[in-house]
Amino acid sequence: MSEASSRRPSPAARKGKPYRRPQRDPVRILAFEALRAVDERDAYANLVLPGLLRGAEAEAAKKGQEFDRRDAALATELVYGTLRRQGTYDAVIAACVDRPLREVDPPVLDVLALGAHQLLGTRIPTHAAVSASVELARVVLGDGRARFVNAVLRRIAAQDLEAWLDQVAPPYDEDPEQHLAVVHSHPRWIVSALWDALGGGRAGIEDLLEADNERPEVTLVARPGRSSAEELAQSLPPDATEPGRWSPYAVRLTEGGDPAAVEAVREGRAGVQDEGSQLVAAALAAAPLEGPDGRWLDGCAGPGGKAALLAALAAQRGAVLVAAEKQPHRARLVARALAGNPGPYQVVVADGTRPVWAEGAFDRVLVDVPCTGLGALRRRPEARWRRRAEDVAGFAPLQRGLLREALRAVRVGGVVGYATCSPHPAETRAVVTDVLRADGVEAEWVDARPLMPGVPELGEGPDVQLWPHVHGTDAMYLALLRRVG
Ligand SMILES: C[S@@+](CC[C@H](N)C(=O)[O-])C[C@H]1O[C@@H](n2cnc3c(N)ncnc32)[C@H](O)[C@@H]1O
Repeated sequence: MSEASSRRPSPAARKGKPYRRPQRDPVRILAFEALRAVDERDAYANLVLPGLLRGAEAEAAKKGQEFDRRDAALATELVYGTLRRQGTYDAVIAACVDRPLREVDPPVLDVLALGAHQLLGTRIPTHAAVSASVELARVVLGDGRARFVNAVLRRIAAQDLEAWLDQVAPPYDEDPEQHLAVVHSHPRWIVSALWDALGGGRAGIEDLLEADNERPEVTLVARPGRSSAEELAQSLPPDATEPGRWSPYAVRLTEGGDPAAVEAVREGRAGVQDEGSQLVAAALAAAPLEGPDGRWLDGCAGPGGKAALLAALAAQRGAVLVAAEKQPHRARLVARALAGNPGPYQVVVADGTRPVWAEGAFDRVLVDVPCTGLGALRRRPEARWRRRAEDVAGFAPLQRGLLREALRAVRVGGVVGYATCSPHPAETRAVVTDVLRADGVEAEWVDARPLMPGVPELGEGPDVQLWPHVHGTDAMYLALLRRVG
């Protein structure tokens, strides 16, 4: 089907069928605008959506109409679902057009992908999915290209997702990675890297890839000394929360909802934080230590989630937390996250690879280093399509530099936590073993597994790797090291 042929007037138009204005559906228009922002301006869906939703509400109110919670939920699901499943939908769309996808205009592709998601990834009835997409195309692309959209979507609607996957994905036995890439909508290099990190057979990697395609629960952290998980849960409707699976500070918002509406979150006594991140901060704080324990450092603190939990735990022991962050605007976020902490803390704008602090100045140090984020793909639906395999090597010198300086910053006998939200072996254990092997301060591994009590399947140690499909957390990695010389 070519776009050009679809520009010919339809027989009805030639006979003079009266023109009908396209129907403006604010939900689909909003979803389209979000996809364009992600595509054109490299926007993050989770940052761009709230503004668009507020705009749609205001627009509806001006017209005396309502853009309600259900509209917002549908728009959000259309955007997130389309972005997550983009790899699968692109393969299906490619089978329905007569040219390479790179030659189809990006706005047309966005409308097609939104339509494909409604047809193959939601319970929206076929006729409604097609007609809503065609009306959207009429509004945002014009009548000519709307006819092209109509023809392509009708082809897509001819089969269900399973039949399409049989057609467009290579058989597993012939090419397992490409099969999984198409079926579970991940770039092939990410399938390969995650599989290397996870090990095992087909079932595990399929579960992991599917977990990346699910909407993560919103989890709150009750900052110790300022609130507790029980108090937080009691402040919310009884059926809206579940206790954390692993962290004693966690409360899961089972109904979703807006965390900013929670009073304790507004007051900074609680925050939004994945349980994996809570476990990492708590494990560093719990690592056994002999001698003084009064000075803690978070060397990569922005935006401040782990720093806020560490500062609260430090306050309970009369310790001070120094939270360092290279980017001034992110340091401001750290300052906001720490405001109201009951104990002493300091936020500094500093480059952790060129420290402004003296060697051996701290008893505990966390470096939660910049990384590819392959462990948090659930949260950033567009991230998997933006990352490149080369990015892994790009982070390597910084990750090594930050760990090296963290080991210098801690006193002999003190503990360093090296964390990433990526399970990629080149960002996790390879960094630690390289730094330990190089000349510099001497350090030994501390077994991190007993410091996450009750959490199963943490690996063979001494480091730990969490997994979305096993633990319901981001795929956080933690290595604990004690400086010995
Ligand atoms: C993975 S994030 C840390 C997340 C944080 N620990 C939390 O839980 O909210 C890494 C942070 O390190 C910062 N960063 C990057 N290079 C740095 C450097 N050389 N020194 C200090 N911070 C750096 C980034 O700006 C980013 O805010």
